[in-house]
Formats: sequence, structure tokens, C-alpha cells
Amino acid sequence: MKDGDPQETVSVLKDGLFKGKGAVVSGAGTGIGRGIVTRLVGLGMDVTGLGRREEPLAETAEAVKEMPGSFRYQSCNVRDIEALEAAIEEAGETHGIDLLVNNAGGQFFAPATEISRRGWDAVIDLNLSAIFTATKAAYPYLKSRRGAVVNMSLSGVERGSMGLAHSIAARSGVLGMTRSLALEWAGDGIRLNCLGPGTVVTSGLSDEAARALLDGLLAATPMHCETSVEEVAELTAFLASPAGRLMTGQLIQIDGGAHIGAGLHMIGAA
Ligand SMILES: CCCCCCCCC/C=C/C(=O)SCCNC(=O)CCNC(=O)[C@H](O)C(C)(C)COP(=O)(O)OP(=O)(O)OC[C@H]1O[C@@H](n2cnc3c(N)ncnc32)[C@H](O)[C@@H]1OP(=O)(O)O
Ligand SMILES: NC(=O)C1=CN([C@@H]2O[C@H](COP(=O)(O)OP(=O)(O)OC[C@H]3O[C@@H](n4cnc5c(N)ncnc54)[C@H](OP(=O)(O)O)[C@@H]3O)[C@@H](O)[C@H]2O)C=CC1
Repeated sequence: MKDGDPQETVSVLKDGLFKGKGAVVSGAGTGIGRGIVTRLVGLGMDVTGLGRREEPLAETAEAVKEMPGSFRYQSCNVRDIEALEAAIEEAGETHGIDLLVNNAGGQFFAPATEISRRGWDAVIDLNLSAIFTATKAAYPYLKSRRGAVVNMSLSGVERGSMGLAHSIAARSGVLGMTRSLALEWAGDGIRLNCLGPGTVVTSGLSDEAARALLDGLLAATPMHCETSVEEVAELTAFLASPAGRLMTGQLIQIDGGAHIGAGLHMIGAA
């Protein structure tokens, strides 16, 4: 994003759009999650943020405190089923859930031969099972508001990716689950979609190995660009807005064409 302030540049939704609406965003203390919270609260939403560490969540709270909506947070490990269910219920009872953003996620980068069963389970728990738990727990609240779910996925999830067998398996599972629940819950007016960002330069991609791959990733992206946090946030808000009313069961890739080029799926091949 080269022109002007990124938020200004990509903001197309109208002020006050989400006044009186409620959301839950996981992974709300950093990166994409913080960007989504910032946009939703800016549009007037009351948002509960989840994450394990309090400090980054408190920083998000500080960043949005003057904005039209509100932000509260709870320390919660989304791999702890009971804690996650309790956090969703509390948010639902406090401000209702018009939007659930399952954004917390991540993985380590390793060839399949170096992924232990515990490593596999950790990545599947975080990137697949936790999303099912949160979405199921949010169902009654989503139903009463005819709400929406946005599941954070990866660009190129429908292709394989070297070094990411566990994560791609989990996120492919989320895509299948998203489409299945889009069918099951369509009659309740609940819509579910996946977003597939390309390369977003956040603290999650700041280690040395990731930085070393970044240039290659961007070179292999047809539009030769990163995806900004603000672009992912605006699209998330769009999907929850009345303009997204007929969109459900979709994977929307916001990646400068990476998924149709020699993008993320070729990571490690270079
Ligand atoms: C580089 C370029 C990237 C480039 C990658 C490009 C990706 C595309 C874009 C995606 C970007 C992002 O997702 S950005 C977000 C990135 N942020 C993150 O990924 C942070 C979140 N990640 C995590 O918390 C961890 O990776 C995760 C494993 C999921 C959970 O960690 P836990 O603390 O619960 O688990 P641990 O106790 O540490 O480990 C559990 C098991 O996993 C194994 N394990 C952990 N790390 C391992 C590793 N590097 N290689 C092998 N095995 C590993 C351990 O050995 C354990 O198995 P045993 O030894 O058998 O006991
Ligand atoms: N950056 C990128 O290029 C891309 C990222 N993505 C995906 O977007 C999402 C956000 O990534 P990004 O912002 O870049 O990375 P970050 O590492 O900054 O964000 C991950 C967030 O998830 C939270 N989290 C991780 N594990 C848990 C857990 N067990 N319980 C609760 N919260 C947890 C972390 O908080 P805490 O550690 O405090 O728990 C952190 O806030 C992830 O799913 C990522 O895989 C997808 C495509 C590209």
C-alpha cells in the first residue's frame, strides 16, 4: 500500500455501520486480528478480543479506546475447549454476536518427515478444532442476530504447500466445515466464509527464516505485493455488512493473485 494512510486508502464502508452490533475476534492482540478489531470498533461495533497474552490485547484496547465502538478482551487459549466455550458465551451474553472472526492461528514450517504427532496435533487443534468449537459455541448467538462468521485461511489453501502439510490440512478442513455449515445454517440466516490473505507482514512473519522467504514470496506473487492488514480488515467488515448478504460458503483470496501464480504453494521449492 503506497498511497497515503493505509486505513484511509482502503476504507469504503460507511461510518456507524456496525453501531449496536457485537463481534468476537480471536488473535486480537496482534497483526491481522488487531487490524480487524480496529476497523470494526471504528465502524461502531462492540468487540470482544481473545488471545493467550494479556499485554498485546491491552495494547489493542489502548489503540481503539477513542473510537466509536467498544473493545473488551479476555485471555483465552483457544485450544482449551472449555475456556473457549465460556469466553464465547460471555461475549454473547454481554453484547451479542453478529460476527465471529476465527483469526487466531499459525504453524511452524517443516517438511512432513519432521512433523511429530504432537506437532501435528498442536497445529490441527489450533487451526481446525478450535474453529469448530468457537463456531458451534457461537451458534445460538449468531442465530438470534442472523450473523456471520469469517474464518482466516491462507492464500492457496486449495493447493498443497511445501513445509505446511499440517496447516494446509487444517485449513482445508476449515474450508470444508465452512461450506457444510453454510448449508446447515443458511435457514437460520447465518453466513460463513473463509478469507485467504497472501503475505501479510506481521510479527507472526518476522523471524529470520520467514523474512528470508519474503522476497521470494513477493516475487512469485503476480501483483508483486504484500497484502495489508487494513485490506484484510476491510474485507472482513464487508462480509459482515448488508452488502455481503448473499455471500456464504466462499473462499475469498486477497493475495494479489498469489493463489493463481507460483505463490505460497511453491514456498520452499526455490
Ligand atoms: C519459516 C518460514 C515460514 C513461512 C511460512 C509462511 C506461511 C504462510 C503465511 C502464514 C502466516 C502465518 O500463519 S503468520 C502467524 C505465525 N504465527 C505462528 O505460527 C505462531 C503460532 N504457532 C504456534 O504457536 C506453534 O507453532 C504451534 C505448534 C502451533 C503451537 O505451539 P505449542 O507451544 O503448543 O507447541 P509446542 O509445545 O511448542 O510444540 C508441540 C509440538 O510441535 C513441535 N514443533 C514446534 N515447532 C516445531 C518446528 N519448528 N519444527 C518441528 N516441530 C516443531 C514440537 O516439537 C512439539 O512436538 P514434540 O517435540 O513431538 O513434543
Ligand atoms: N501473516 C500472514 O502472512 C498470513 C497470516 N494468515 C493467518 O492469519 C491469522 C493471523 O496471523 P497474523 O496476524 O499474521 O499472525 P500473529 O502471529 O500476529 O497472530 C496470531 C494470533 O493468534 C493468537 N493465538 C495463537 N495461538 C493461540 C491460542 N492457542 N489461543 C489463543 N490465541 C492464539 C496469538 O496471540 P497469543 O500468542 O497471545 O495467543 C496472535 O495474536 C493466522 O491464522 C495466520 O495463520 C494467513 C495468511 C497469511
